[in-house]
Amino acid sequence: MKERFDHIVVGGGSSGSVAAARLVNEGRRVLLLEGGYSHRHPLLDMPPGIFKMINGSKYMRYHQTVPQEHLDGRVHDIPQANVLGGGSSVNAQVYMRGRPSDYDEWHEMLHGENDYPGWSWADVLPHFRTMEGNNRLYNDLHGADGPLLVSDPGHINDMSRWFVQAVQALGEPFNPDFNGPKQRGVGFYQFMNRRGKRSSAAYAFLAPLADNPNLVIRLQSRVRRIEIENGRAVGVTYRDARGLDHTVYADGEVIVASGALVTPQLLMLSGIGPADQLKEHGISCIADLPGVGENLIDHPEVPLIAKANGPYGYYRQGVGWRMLLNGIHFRLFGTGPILSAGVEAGAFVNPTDPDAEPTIQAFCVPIIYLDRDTLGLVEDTYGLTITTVVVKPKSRGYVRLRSANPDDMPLVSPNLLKHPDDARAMIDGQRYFIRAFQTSPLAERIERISIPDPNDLSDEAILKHCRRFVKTNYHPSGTCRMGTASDPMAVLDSRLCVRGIENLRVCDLSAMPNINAGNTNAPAMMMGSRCAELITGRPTVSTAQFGPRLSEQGDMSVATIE
Ligand SMILES: Cc1cc2nc3c(=O)[nH]c(=O)nc-3n(C[C@H](O)[C@H](O)[C@H](O)COP(=O)(O)OP(=O)(O)OC[C@H]3O[C@@H](n4cnc5c(N)ncnc54)[C@H](O)[C@@H]3O)c2cc1C
Repeated sequence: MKERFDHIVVGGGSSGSVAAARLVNEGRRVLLLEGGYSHRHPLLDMPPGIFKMINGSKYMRYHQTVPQEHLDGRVHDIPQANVLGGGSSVNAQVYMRGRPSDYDEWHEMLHGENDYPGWSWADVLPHFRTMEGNNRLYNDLHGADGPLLVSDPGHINDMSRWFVQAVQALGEPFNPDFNGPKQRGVGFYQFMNRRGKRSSAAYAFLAPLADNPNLVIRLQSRVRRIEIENGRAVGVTYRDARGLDHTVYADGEVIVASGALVTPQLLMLSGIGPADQLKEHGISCIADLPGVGENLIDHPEVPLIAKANGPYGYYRQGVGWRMLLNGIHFRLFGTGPILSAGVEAGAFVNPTDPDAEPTIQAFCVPIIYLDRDTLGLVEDTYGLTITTVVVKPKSRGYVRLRSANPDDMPLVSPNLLKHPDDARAMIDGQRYFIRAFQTSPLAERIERISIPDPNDLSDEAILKHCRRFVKTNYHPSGTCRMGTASDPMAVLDSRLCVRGIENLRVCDLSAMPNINAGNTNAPAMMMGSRCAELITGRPTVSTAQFGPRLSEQGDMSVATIE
């Protein structure tokens, strides 16, 4: 007998989990298929765990870019989540929405034939606010009762404080709330956790539904194809952990939320995408949508690294006896470095026109952050990394099929910094934050700047450094973007529906017409919520629409996993 649900959600990440939870709270029976593993692991729960995973873990899938010609052929990794909760289970937990103009821009871009696309800041704010359980801020912009627990950093390293003071000395205002009325300034981020425990989409939105039989979650269930009959999505085929294939059916809509690198691949494998590319791989085309996989947008980040002149920062706090001590300290007092995701402070600045909207976001990481690019080049010792990120990049890349085999990762080309305006903004951002290292009270703690070479800060030298070290800020987006009916590259309409196919929506970051200025997890959750709102037709007015809130101390299991 055919197994049927009201809805099938493909991908239990930040957006998919929220969409599923809201639909279940509206009485729908939902199957959530997640390709990755359970989110229940101590390393995922605690904030610094990300550093143990970023370079190799089963909870991540590591996409590799195709050689990037404009970066002298460099190949870099783009890690993506492989776990229930998606990015929200593995990310650095920084809580950021971007700025109102990001969403007003979408609303404008989507006008066309639509009277009211419904993506302005006024439209999306209720989603952010009702979801949010902030423990400091409560006002027109912030909610205090929502299931997503948002808090100030549980621990602040002195390096982070000196960074915040140095940037103030450079003329930037202290900003107590980057999600407040103004984005500009320097300050401490807020995080999606509470008392050292991650508030992922799995914990915040799925766990409270543990006893609700309308939510069925299957892990290690990787969807290989969307089943389409007579132009209508009717179900999906997935492969389980034993390697067996199953086809399941939806009476209502199928919602794809596999992330911006996999969602376009899945559409193409199902016959939705550029006809010529599908033909090349022997896939018959059901809907010729040339925009599928195009318009890949990501935030480029480039590190600045300095060696400290004393034992400052988090160097070696996560290994050996210090790790043990930190663990005991946390158990006994509930405080200490274990409460830090390794980044506490940051800034949004416009180096060339301070009063205009910020062009650069900075993260202050109180260690010398060594990855595949910097390992062996920079001394492994006490120090500080500042990464600069272009918040509104103009570069665009693509995701294409490597083959017609769903087990193959897609070809990914993000083209970071390819657009000259992005390169210009990054050079200005790097030069600005080099000055932070040279400004009191940070300057007194710095022995020397390791990269880039502080003795040659010409545009050419900084650009060379940027090309050598640029990598993803982990925010791939835009690969199945919404657009107007007259836009040939639009994949979705402004209601997140796939053009030319009935019963099929996409609600992850692929749908973004342009990237928001800042981190992308809260926006992904907003999109999942907006998707459920569009399906049910029930406006977002109350925290209760996200279901019961999990006790902050309680059991955080997800019981309905099969
Ligand atoms: C290392 C890292 C650090 C980050 N730090 C931050 C941060 O501090 N703050 C912030 O706001 N954002 C951060 N982000 C970004 C943010 O987490 C993501 O943008 C967000 O989670 C994207 O949500 P999504 O729903 O679009 O995709 P995802 O959350 O990635 O969800 C996609 C889900 O689909 C699953 N899946 C994939 N293919 C299939 C398939 N074929 N079948 C079934 N399931 C499938 C995946 O396993 C995953 O669970 C970070 C991301 C990473 C990776």
